[in-house]
Amino acid sequence: MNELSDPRVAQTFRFVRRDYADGVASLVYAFDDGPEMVERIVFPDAPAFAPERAAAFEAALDLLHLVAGVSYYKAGVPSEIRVESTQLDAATVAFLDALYLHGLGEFAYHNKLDLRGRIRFPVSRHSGESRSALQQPKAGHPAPLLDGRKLDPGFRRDDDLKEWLIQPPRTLVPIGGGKDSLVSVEILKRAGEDATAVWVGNSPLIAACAERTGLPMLNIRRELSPLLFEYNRQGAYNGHIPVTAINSAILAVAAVLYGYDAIAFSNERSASSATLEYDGQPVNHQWSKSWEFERTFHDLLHARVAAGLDYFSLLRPLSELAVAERFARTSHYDDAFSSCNRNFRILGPKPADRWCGQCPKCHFVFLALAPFMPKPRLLGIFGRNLLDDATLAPAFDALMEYRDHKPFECVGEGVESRAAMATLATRAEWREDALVARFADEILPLLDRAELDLDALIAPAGEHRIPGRLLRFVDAHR
Ligand SMILES: CC(=O)N[C@H]1[C@@H](OP(=O)(O)OP(=O)(O)OC[C@H]2O[C@@H](n3ccc(=O)[nH]c3=O)[C@H](O)[C@@H]2O)O[C@H](CO)[C@@H](O)[C@@H]1O[C@H](C)C(=O)N[C@@H](C)C(=O)N[C@@H](CCC(=O)O)C(=O)O
Ligand SMILES: Nc1ncnc2c1ncn2[C@@H]1O[C@H](COP(=O)(O)OP(=O)(O)OP(=O)(O)O)[C@@H](O)[C@H]1O
Repeated sequence: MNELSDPRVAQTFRFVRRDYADGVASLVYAFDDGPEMVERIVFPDAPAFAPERAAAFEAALDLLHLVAGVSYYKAGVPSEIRVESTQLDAATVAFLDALYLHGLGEFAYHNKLDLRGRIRFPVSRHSGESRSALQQPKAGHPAPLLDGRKLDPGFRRDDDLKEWLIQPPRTLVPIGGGKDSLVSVEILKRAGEDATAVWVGNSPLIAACAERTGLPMLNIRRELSPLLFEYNRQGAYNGHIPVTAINSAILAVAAVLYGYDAIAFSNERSASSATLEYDGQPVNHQWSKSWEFERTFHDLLHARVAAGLDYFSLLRPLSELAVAERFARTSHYDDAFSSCNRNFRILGPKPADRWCGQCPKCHFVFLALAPFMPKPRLLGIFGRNLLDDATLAPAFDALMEYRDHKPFECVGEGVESRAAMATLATRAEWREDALVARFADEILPLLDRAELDLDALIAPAGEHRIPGRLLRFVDAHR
């Protein structure tokens, strides 16, 4: 391939257009007048949707185009963002500004970039608003709140809703291959919900988990633009992106297309905690799994796509430890699941075993499950005892936020790791293992014992958007 111009010197990132035909959505972007980068999302056996869903579908497709652009924008982070494909009102702009700023927080930290004030989506002139509307909400609009701002009722899409809502509710449950979504699946099954296991991408591991659920399945394919990988090879900016936001927007399109009216993610309470603070800003690896994202995306879907298209996380009131405790209640998925993200690479090597045993996610999940399942079962899942490997001391220290910050991974809060370790230190089967013994000698004496109460940490708490019909199944005891 010829040398491409460096996106890091581009002036403008352009949302060129988005199309949909025969089950394939094409999302087109470019830097300045450079080559078009086209991402394709393939919806299998896509039905021809009813005319009353057309407006909702177009709105969902616009939102997907805007959200998925974050993968491409990050390659250059130009100072101007131009949206040629649709009109933007102030509330959508506020959502996108926040998504790109916080969702690229870890990326900015690693690349030593300050994106504050740089990410400015343009408010379209036709909306009659300006960016000043972001600071000064219009009074008197009884629409849902979005991050402190009111939505313009002119954009609401609840007119056609009653036409296409299906009773009883049909729910998409996204599957990630790890424990969290499988806990949600079991909750939905107990509740008798009409649910479909859905996943994005071509991971055989996720496919195996989806099959194990016994639910109907839907696999949506995603093809990133090969030009992005070429830009990466030639030294473009690269780093973490808010992938849950992209999956959420893909599933919103799928829900409208296939006639579902709820999307039940599996993001836990702990995902809202920052990984670290830098230059006065919280940086959260899991920002698009946070409550802030869930709330604003939910409100935007209601206002712009369809007022009855529900988006929520079934596990929002639960800590990581609470999810682990629920996962341990059944061994149904033990030989299928993995939370190790190295399995889910598009490019690059995958681990020989489902659990690489070397990454923070493997370490954290081992520690989080240990208090809740018999030791032989856990060692059977991982094929080894990670808590008896003294070379892993720095890795577990970081999980406990002892002399280090939490790793940039989907792991629980430091207090959860400390509490899990403190619990193991009281158990005969664990307390002689190298890292548990070291914890008891060196770290435990420094801790406030009151914060280590496992029961308190697994009690549901905090805000959520779980529908009433499902709530009691989330909270249910064994
Ligand atoms: C699997 C994984 O963890 N990948 C991260 C890794 O990417 P890597 O280069 O090792 O391999 P690939 O995943 O094959 O990606 C190749 C390049 O493609 C770009 N890219 C990929 C997907 C996408 O949606 N957009 C993209 O731009 C990217 O430039 C890659 O270089 O390191 C990357 C850099 O830090 C990460 O961006 C890759 O993360 C994936 C997007 C990913 O799916 N990660 C999830 C496992 C993940 O991190 N989930 C978080 C949730 C975060 C959230 O807020 O939603 C979590 O579970 O905590
Ligand atoms: N490829 C995917 N397609 C659809 N949804 C996904 C995909 N990957 C992750 N998700 C969803 O995103 C959310 C966050 O993913 P996460 O990796 O935390 O969950 P998980 O894989 O279920 O569990 P674990 O935390 O043990 O890895 C979950 O709701 C998960 O189902």
